[in-house]
Amino acid sequence: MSVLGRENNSDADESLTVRLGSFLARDGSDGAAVDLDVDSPHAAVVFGKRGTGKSYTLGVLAEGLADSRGVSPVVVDPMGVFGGLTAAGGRIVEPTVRPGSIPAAVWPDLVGLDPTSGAGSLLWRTVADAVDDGKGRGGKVDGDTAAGGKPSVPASIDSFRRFLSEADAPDSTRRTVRNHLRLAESWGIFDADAPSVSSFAADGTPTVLDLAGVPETASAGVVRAVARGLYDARVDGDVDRLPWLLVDEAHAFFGGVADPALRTLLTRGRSPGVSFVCATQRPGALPSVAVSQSDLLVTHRLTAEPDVERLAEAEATYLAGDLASRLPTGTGEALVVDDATETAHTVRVRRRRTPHEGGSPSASEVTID
Ligand SMILES: Nc1ncnc2c1ncn2[C@@H]1O[C@H](COP(=O)(O)OP(=O)(O)OP(=O)(O)O)[C@@H](O)[C@H]1O
Repeated sequence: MSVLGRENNSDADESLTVRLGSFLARDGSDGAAVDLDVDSPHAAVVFGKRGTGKSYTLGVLAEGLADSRGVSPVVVDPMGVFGGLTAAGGRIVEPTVRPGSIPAAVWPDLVGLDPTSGAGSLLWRTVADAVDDGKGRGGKVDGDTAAGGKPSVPASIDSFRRFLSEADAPDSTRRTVRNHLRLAESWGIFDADAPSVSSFAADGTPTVLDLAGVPETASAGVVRAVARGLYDARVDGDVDRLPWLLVDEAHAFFGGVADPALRTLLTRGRSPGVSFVCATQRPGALPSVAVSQSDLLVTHRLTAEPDVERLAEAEATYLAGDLASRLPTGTGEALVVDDATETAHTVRVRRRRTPHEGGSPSASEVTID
């Protein structure tokens, strides 16, 4: 058995590795088993064009993490395809976040207001005042109790409305803000009493954040709150386990309100112990930092030019030849580039032991009575 993601391959403790699959020989036969290290934190990317197996591979990783010691997998599931993880003890959550876990400065962008406009800056001020008021009365943004043990009074959309009605602003500006708050409320993701993000990492049970049907901007708000919340929880010493954030369709979350939190995980997440895995069929739509900061790259087949170009950025001095020419073509086959061992291998990803709910619908599979 080989372990990728760590320099020293000897005395591998199986509770601290995840079985990825097996080496794939040139003649298509399976070689030795390949595991990934989950003892240390990692940043990884999983690439592949549609249908090549990247969500499946993310599921393999989540299953393995569910069986590993000292870690907590959290899966961002925009398409609702990770429900099968309940068979590995996973919990499926329709995520809610505390309104105060999104910084006041981000609220205008979140609801589609220009932060420099009258309405945008009024919303910014309103949220800042409501959150400050909550803290003054014992509220803590993402914890359960405030310092001193006072019960928390987390900010709510209602408290934003209260501060809005007292703000010194023209009625028309106030009305615009009120309409945008109503939009945010309609997403159904905000709840002043939402469980703290650190609760997702309290045990080893995989948490699947089911975002199917949630609008993209709202999903980005959730991803921001969760990414930042897991990072802060480790920095503040609120969780013992090492969280692993696995994000499917990750291209959808860069460039929007989740972007700064995801970049923080990529560049600084490993130091407090947060691992981050981005899966996407559009590597070209990820920022370069996603590839340059990743120490593990798992790539299924890619063909589009911008995606293959992003791959070229991962070409390290220890790799001979270009990566694109080494990509395997079969479903579930991947090239794994590992910084720790400075190697690249072709791997056949193992079968899942829990059901995979992705894949394209096919008319030929319909049973007709
Ligand atoms: N390692 C594997 N072993 C066996 N079958 C696999 C493996 N990986 C993928 N498959 C098969 O290929 C199908 C497509 O995989 P998957 O849903 O992961 O594609 P995808 O690359 O995530 O595509 P999409 O972009 O549409 O989500 C799966 O439903 C499964 O049947």
